[in-house]
Amino acid sequence: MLVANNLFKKFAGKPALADVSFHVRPGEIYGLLGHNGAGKSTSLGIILGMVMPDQGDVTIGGISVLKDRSKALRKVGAIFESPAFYDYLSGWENLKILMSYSGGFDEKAARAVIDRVGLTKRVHSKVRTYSHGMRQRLALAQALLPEPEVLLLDEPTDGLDPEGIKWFREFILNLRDERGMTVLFNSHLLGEVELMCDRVAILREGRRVFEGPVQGLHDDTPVFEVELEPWGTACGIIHCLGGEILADRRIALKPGADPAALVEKLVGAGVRVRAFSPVRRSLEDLYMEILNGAPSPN
Ligand SMILES: Nc1ncnc2c1ncn2[C@@H]1O[C@H](COP(=O)(O)OP(=O)(O)OP(=O)(O)O)[C@@H](O)[C@H]1O
Repeated sequence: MLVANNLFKKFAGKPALADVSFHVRPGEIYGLLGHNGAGKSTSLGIILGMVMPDQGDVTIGGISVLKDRSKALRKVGAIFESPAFYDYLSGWENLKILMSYSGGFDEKAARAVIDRVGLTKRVHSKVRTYSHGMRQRLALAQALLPEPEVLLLDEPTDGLDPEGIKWFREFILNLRDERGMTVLFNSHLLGEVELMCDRVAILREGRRVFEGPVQGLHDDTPVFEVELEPWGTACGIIHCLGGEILADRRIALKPGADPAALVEKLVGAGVRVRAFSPVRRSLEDLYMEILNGAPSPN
């Protein structure tokens, strides 16, 4: 549905993106992750035709954003950076004005979308009286009004309270499940990304250092919390079998390795196995491992 191909971008001679590619499948929720300055917003800016890449291209539904921006973006709704509204007008008036820029205002469709985002009661209040969460819902209504197939969201839950974050997550999951919406978003809230995303890409210093399914990440490298004595003997055996010693008495086995075989070897070598339990690593653990473990790309 959305393909970013070999994107390069420099700002004042400094690379912001260097050969970044990723693809988002139809009906998928895809997360773009990375530390501050990794290149996430630059990528979204290029996808939206607001930032011109030095090299590379983005296609949406097979149409090139560089060659035919308006056609490519016809299927796209977006919340990019802090959405700007006229504070002295109501939410309703804002939507009317904003939609008139892009093909006209459909009152019935607007009412339906406002209802869906839960703004009906306050839609005629001035936007300056809105909380941050309500502004975000208005932005979502604006993004959804053109009935997009793809939704691009730049830090959508930034500044929302826990209730707002939960509402947002359920709303987006619902859009995917009921309407087959394709969603690409960037976020620093890894717990949320883990709950929402099918796949993620991790950017580091302008390069993609990881792309993969969120679920698959957990299964790739089995991690166990252990209590083994003597520890030195146990570490030697774990290393011999290609395992890795992590912090906090955790070990990682090679993908596909059989933990029972390791326990058998440990016991055979006289190691007392007091604890050996699988740990489900969070996306945050994996994110830190990938970013701390990846050699600097530059
Ligand atoms: N308009 C610009 N002019 C100059 N440099 C820019 C511009 N936009 C981005 N950059 C630089 O490009 C790099 C990537 O920035 P970008 O905003 O894409 O990162 P990000 O991953 O979105 O970061 P954050 O999580 O802080 O939003 C940074 O070094 C940033 O300073």
